[in-house]
Amino acid sequence: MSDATPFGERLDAIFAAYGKLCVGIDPHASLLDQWGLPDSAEGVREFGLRTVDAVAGRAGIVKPQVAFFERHGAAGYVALERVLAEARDAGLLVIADVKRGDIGTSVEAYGQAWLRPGSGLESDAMTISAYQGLGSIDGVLTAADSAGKGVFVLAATSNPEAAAIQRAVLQQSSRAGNTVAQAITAGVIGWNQGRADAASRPLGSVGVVLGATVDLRTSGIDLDAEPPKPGLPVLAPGFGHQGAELSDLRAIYGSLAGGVIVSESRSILGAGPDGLAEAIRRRVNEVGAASV
Ligand SMILES: O=c1ccn([C@@H]2O[C@H](COP(=O)(O)O)[C@@H](O)[C@H]2O)c(=O)[nH]1
Repeated sequence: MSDATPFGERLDAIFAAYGKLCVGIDPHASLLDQWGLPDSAEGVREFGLRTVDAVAGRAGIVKPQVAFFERHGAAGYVALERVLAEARDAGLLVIADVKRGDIGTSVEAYGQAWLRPGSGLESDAMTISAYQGLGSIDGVLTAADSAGKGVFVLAATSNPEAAAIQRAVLQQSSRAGNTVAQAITAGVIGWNQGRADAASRPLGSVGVVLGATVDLRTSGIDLDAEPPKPGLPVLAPGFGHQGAELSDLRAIYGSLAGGVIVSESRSILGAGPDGLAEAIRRRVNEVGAASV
């Protein structure tokens, strides 16, 4: 499958081949120490490469947390470029967790950094924030779609302090009365449905971040409606270290469960370095049993 194939189709193929586990690449200082690696650019590069090696052939998706590479400045970015390239060469789908957002022209430049084919930081998808309005991300969504790339828009994030803002109710716009999280989710579903060949796509190329620790109904997300067509990719952090249980996956996500990508970092990386491959193998099976 070529890189220009829509991201949603590539994600669907990965789901079929490897299931729905995404392994986060988060080289926390404590994990580097546990793995016997220095807290330096070399350390995060080695951590990332060993993780890629353990994931390849066992699971299909990785999510490097860019903050942990950025801690090491320019050398950290060089390390990250190497990890991204090795992951993509190994056939893994790479979601860069960068959470960028700004006025439209600037967010488009972020899109060029992370999603433009040939860029040093090229990834398959990136996370972005629509805090400056859904219109501010239009340009990056269009550019991503033409390059076969994906975008995940923060909607209801897994951290408890997010609810006060993300459950706030809109006063203006065509979505007045919706919560922020609901309006973003509806906007993304609508964007996917507006693509020319939307009806024939299994999954849209734009998804949302809906944390597994969140009561999504209280956030205004409709979990009882028919699943959208194309399906909505849902990047779901919050399982594992943050406390959400895989056995609750269907209850947490309701009719959106089919598009859920279970993203875990510390709960898996903590088994490394020696037990990492086995931890991934085991979690892939557990996610498979819990998913729809
Ligand atoms: O709502 C969100 C969005 C992103 N994250 C990121 O996911 C991982 C979670 O790591 P764990 O070790 O599995 O808790 C981390 O990189 C976060 O920045 C999130 O947690 N919640």
